Amino acid sequence: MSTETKCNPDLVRERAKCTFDVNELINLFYGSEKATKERRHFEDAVLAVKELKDAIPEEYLSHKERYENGVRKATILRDVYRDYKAKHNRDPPPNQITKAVIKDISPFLLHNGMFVPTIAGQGTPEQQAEWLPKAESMQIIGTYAQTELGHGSFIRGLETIATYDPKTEEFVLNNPTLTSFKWWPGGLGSTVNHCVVVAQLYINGKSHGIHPFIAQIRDLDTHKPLPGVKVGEIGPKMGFQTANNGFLGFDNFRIPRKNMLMKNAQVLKDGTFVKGINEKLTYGTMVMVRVGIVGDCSFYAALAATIAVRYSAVRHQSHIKASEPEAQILDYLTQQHKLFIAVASSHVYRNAYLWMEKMYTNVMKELSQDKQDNLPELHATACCLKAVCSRDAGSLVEECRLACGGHGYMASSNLPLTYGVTIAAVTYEGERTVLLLQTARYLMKAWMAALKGKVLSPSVSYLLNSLKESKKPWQNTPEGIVKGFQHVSFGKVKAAYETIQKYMKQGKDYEDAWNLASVQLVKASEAHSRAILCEVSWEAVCSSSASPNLSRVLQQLAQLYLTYWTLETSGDLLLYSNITKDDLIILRDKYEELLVAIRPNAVGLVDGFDLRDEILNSTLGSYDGRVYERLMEEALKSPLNQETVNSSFHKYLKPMMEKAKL
Ligand SMILES: CCCCCCCCCCCCCCCCCCCCCCC/C=C/C(=O)SCCNC(=O)CCNC(=O)[C@H](O)C(C)(C)COP(=O)(O)OP(=O)(O)OC[C@H]1O[C@@H](n2cnc3c(N)ncnc32)[C@H](O)[C@@H]1OP(=O)(O)O
Ligand SMILES: Cc1cc2nc3c(=O)[nH]c(=O)nc-3n(C[C@H](O)[C@H](O)[C@H](O)COP(=O)(O)OP(=O)(O)OC[C@H]3O[C@@H](n4cnc5c(N)ncnc54)[C@H](O)[C@@H]3O)c2cc1C
Repeated sequence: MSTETKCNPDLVRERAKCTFDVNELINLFYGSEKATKERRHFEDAVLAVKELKDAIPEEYLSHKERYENGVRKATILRDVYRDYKAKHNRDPPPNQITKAVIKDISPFLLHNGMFVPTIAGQGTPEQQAEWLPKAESMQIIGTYAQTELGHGSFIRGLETIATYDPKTEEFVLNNPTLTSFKWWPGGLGSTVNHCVVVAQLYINGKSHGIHPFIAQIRDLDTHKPLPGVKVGEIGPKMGFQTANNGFLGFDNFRIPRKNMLMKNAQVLKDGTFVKGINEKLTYGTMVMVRVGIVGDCSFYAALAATIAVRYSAVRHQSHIKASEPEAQILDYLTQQHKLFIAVASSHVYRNAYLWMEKMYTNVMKELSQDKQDNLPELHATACCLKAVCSRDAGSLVEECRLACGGHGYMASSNLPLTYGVTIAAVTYEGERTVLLLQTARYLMKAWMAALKGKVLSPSVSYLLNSLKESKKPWQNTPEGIVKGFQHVSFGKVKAAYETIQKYMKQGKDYEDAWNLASVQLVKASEAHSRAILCEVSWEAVCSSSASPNLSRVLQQLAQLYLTYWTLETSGDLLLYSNITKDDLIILRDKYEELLVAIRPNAVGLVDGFDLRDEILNSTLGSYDGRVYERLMEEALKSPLNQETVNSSFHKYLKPMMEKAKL
């Protein structure tokens, strides 16, 4: 980090006010002092590579140049990872330094994030032995090609066909329609030479559902598409410009039988189909990534909050009191209301991620022992937390951007790009509504089990408790609020269930009744997620090993999250819990007190995310607060500022002005 001496004096004052040890927070957030050291050490190693620095901001590059620069940097970054592993005999620690290098999304994201994990999770030991060393060492580059032009959410409806030919022991891949073309996979456009293709398996004319296959699509030497492969890039998007998303179609393209990933289901040489123990295990990579996205949401909220809080400490505008100098905008309570929830939410998502990571690891261990009992709970929880955290994180980033006024609209603030990238997670890896409806299926089952008095899985056991105990008087404590959110979820689950029953009594079949109740079902899932987020984050704060000074501030943040959402969803609480109008007034006052209490620590709290200037990549958010200098420095990099008079003056403006004289 830069030294205090060069800092904007407002930030120096803010840091002097902080009531806790920022380093303690950093170590707690990232796990330990050792983890912080290792992460910083690795970040240093990456940032020391001169070739990774961009000469001009990426926004000035063409679409093609931007991609090529992305690939260039991704390959250098990959060498740094390899060298670290060779030297330390382990992978680099979790870090976000890719953001400092690629800025947008790496064309290798899908290789590392889904291609390799799918081989590891869906391949037999022999298949892993064949593909993993090549993929991990980047001898081959891959992606995860599932979504098609016509189908993304409903994957059973995918149209890519893999027909088994027992004579040659091969699968024949075909995309018979335009809508069957793969569309979206990252890296597919011009980067990868392999992919996991999710296709409908046909043997002797019989369909056996969707399965993953490995297909080599480009020649390893020339990089030309292999015969029978039509592949390309899908064009500019809201973000993800360097992710190199692509399309792909096959025309009678043959792959060997061993290229079907057969850890779950198998196709024997003679064409016998051997079903897996659970066909949904084929969806395993998506579950893992959904868990990871909750962690990503923590990062994006932290990044936007760091930029906006530091900027708000430096920015002065208007007066709170006419007799005083212009106020730091961070002193306006409305600004604190916009920003502190982003700081608090980042901690909530982080704790939820750690909690989900544990659940994921346990279930994976159980699955390796053929125990599947807890898979539905994992799937349901990953779906709803991914859905709710990504939408909330997107809104928080946008709120942080808006909170920076006009400068937040500048690309150089890095907030527009961050919004584009964050909001994408609402759609990818399972569209929000679709995933919330998956959780709703689970909640309806849990509800029916609760009605029968059966024991429920831990994450939904509150439904049974709420059913058994009559509603107790509302308590304005964090524990009371957590209970309140559980009552809301309970009430919404019950109401959605009863709505389905009502429609069925009117003669509708279950599917139609489900559709008619689906707005309520989605809201029930959201309420369930909120109850989990509140409970998990409050428990994490209460059981943390933080010193009293830090603990006090972390509790304030967690309470801010609870109170914010109580006030945001007060209508639901009034409907489904015993909260009263008076309680809400007390909580409104409490919320304002929390904003005021957190205010002196605001800068310390975002410093506690330990995001370097290179990761923030923002004129508004750097550690030293030299906002105006940086805005001007960046503006001067515009190609339009490299010449005094642009040629368009002579070509268009002057002729226009002269014509106007006639
Ligand atoms: C070494 C060990 C270390 C361990 C450490 C542990 C770490 C863990 C954490 C890991 C973090 C890692 C970080 C990774 C992050 C990296 C990020 C990089 C990648 C970023 C990617 C960005 C690019 C985007 C890529 C994509 O978008 S890929 C395409 C994604 N597509 C989708 O998500 C499609 C969405 N649709 C679906 O999933 C399905 O169609 C559906 C679930 C909506 C419906 O499926 P289907 O129709 O088949 O099912 P039904 O509705 O009929 O339901 C039937 C029953 O099946 C259950 N079900 C469904 N899915 C699953 C599942 N996945 N698992 C289990 N069960 C499932 C339903 O619940 C139904 O059950 P029921 O009948 O009992 O009700
Ligand atoms: C940036 C980005 C990167 C991506 N990367 C990849 C990748 O690498 N590999 C890959 O395979 N895919 C990738 N995808 C595709 C992504 O997984 C899909 O876009 C996503 O799963 C949503 O599917 P869809 O586009 O078909 O949306 P749709 O399902 O068409 O959704 C459109 C609307 O229909 C609604 N809807 C659909 N079904 C239902 C239902 N059953 N009930 C109620 N409402 C419904 C949705 O709620 C939504 O409002 C990527 C997408 C993006 C945006």
